[in-house]
Amino acid sequence: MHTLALTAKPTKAAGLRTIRPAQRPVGRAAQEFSAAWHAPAPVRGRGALTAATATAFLAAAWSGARRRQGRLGRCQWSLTRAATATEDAVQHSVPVILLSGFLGTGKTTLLRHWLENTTDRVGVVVNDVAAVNIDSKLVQQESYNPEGEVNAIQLQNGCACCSLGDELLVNIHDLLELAGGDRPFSQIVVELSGVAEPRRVRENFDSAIEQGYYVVDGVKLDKVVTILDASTFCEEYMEFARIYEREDLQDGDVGEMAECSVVELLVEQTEAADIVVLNKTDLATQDQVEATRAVVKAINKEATIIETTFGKVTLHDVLAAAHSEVGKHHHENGHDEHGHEEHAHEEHSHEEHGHAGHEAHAEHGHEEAHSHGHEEAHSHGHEEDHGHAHSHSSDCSDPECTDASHGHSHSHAEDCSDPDCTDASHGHDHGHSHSHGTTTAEDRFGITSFTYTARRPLSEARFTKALQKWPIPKHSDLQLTLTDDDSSADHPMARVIRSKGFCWLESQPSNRVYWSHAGKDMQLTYNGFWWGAMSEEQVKIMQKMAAGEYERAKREDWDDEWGDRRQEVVFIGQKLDEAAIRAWLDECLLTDKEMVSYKKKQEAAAKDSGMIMWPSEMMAQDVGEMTD
Ligand SMILES: Nc1nc2c(ncn2[C@@H]2O[C@H](COP(=O)(O)OP(=O)(O)OP(=O)(O)O)[C@@H](O)[C@H]2O)c(=O)[nH]1
Repeated sequence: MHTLALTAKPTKAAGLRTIRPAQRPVGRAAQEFSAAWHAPAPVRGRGALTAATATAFLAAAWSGARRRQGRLGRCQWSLTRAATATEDAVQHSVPVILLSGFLGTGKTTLLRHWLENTTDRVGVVVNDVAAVNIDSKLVQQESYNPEGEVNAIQLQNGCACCSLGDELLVNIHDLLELAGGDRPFSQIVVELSGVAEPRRVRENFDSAIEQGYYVVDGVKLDKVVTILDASTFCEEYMEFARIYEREDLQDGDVGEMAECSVVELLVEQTEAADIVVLNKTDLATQDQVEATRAVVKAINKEATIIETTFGKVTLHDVLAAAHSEVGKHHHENGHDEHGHEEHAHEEHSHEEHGHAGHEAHAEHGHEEAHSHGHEEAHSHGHEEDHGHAHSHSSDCSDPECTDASHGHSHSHAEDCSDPDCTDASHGHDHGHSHSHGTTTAEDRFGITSFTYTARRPLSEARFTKALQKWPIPKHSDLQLTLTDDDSSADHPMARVIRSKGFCWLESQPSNRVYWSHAGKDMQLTYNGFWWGAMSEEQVKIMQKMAAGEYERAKREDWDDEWGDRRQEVVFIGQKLDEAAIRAWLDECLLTDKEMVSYKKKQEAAAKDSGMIMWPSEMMAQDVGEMTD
């Protein structure tokens, strides 16, 4: 008999329900991660950059990055429709917060913390690099929405462009239209993919507002929050320093963009930030934290810096910190800047914050804080209602250009003009094709992704052995023995920057396991139950907590034999050896012979127990209440 453990209550505060761009309800779930995130002891000695040396080479390095940036054709667009929005309307619009940060720095962790610790209604747009939007599934799983309000939307197709073009704006517009409920959003948070460039997104936003493009009616871009991994940031900069020290790479076309691409993205994401969250301070030495602060200051003097572990700072505190900095800017510099509104958050924080104080900057250089250049811009033709199309391209400089072949097509169903239509078959799905040339993560940064899927469990013995050969620290809540005895530097996972997804382990037939690896750290944690492992009665009970999520799983993740039990892990990295990674995991799957006995065991267990046990008293009480 297999006993399942739900160790956390569903989150009610978030009140989140997620929809797809196609406007079909996707549902929500009530399960939270069943185990507290495992916080390993600080790792010392990684990243040799010190605060004293950081600033000196950065100034030079950053100018090198700017030179390269100038050489790159970038995706930019503007809109030709006559302005209709007044400044007044913009001021009363819902503030949009862009949450940026490199792969695996902790964006989803921070977002989940924000949602769990607010009673405000926060809208969410989730984007992810890979075709499978794992982040969105995580956000949905921890959401709970008794009122049936739509609070979240996910960008489809794993769009990894630098700016997301118009797709993001259209999705925010859709979210506002479909939101329902009586309460307006206090903010809309957009979790950008790890390779997105917030400056480009900001430029698109500003451009759309300036032009009075209807999709930005009712919203305004408020803040860019960039989250950095304090334990690896400096190490990435050391890579940059090595390139900088090579004179042959300074002039002319470097050509090896992929070699310094991670740094370039980090710089761009840091520069665009109003607030920088230094996360993972538990994994960083004091020197690393100080050096990271020095680097951030060198890149972006104006940003407010907040330190956290596991993103434990509320959205309210983040915004308050930025606003107090803005007050300081006003006072010291006499600037009338940004036009921030105060946000009313009476009850915002439900737990202690594990973060240090907010950085107050003595120097406030306002030069080149956020450039909103509209060079390279060109036009987009927009028809009202559902029939409009946009196009743009990185290298098109014709302001009158409406040539769809220049890169980005974005089409709405032509045959539906009902603004209240929720029929997905009417094609509200914002199908788009990207041929941005230098603007995709793959072309610009050499970063690609693929999703490993399988419908068999992983053998615990072989999986454990395989993990041992992967030379990075690994942590597990599953009582697996994970030592690094046999590790090899040529491991196919060495080029993987980020991997994440859901695993099905032989030894955990009913528990969904979440695999999360970012840079130099890997964790396996419990992530609730597989729907496919529940009895009918249990499914009914769980559906009351997570209405819609079961239907979503049936629609998207289902297999006739095993339900939603599966391997679904996204791998993101530079110059990935996909075949080798697939082979590495295939080796761990149960063989045909092993599957026969596994099936027998599962059938016997199902007969034996009949129903999954609810081991926690707290959960038993919750389930009891729901069945009354
Ligand atoms: N030790 C430690 N781990 C953390 C911290 N914050 C997040 N993590 C872990 O880092 C991993 C990545 O976190 P996510 O929140 O998924 O990162 P992300 O930026 O959303 O990742 P992508 O969307 O894939 O770019 C997860 O395993 C988290 O549990 C932290 O402060 N300390």
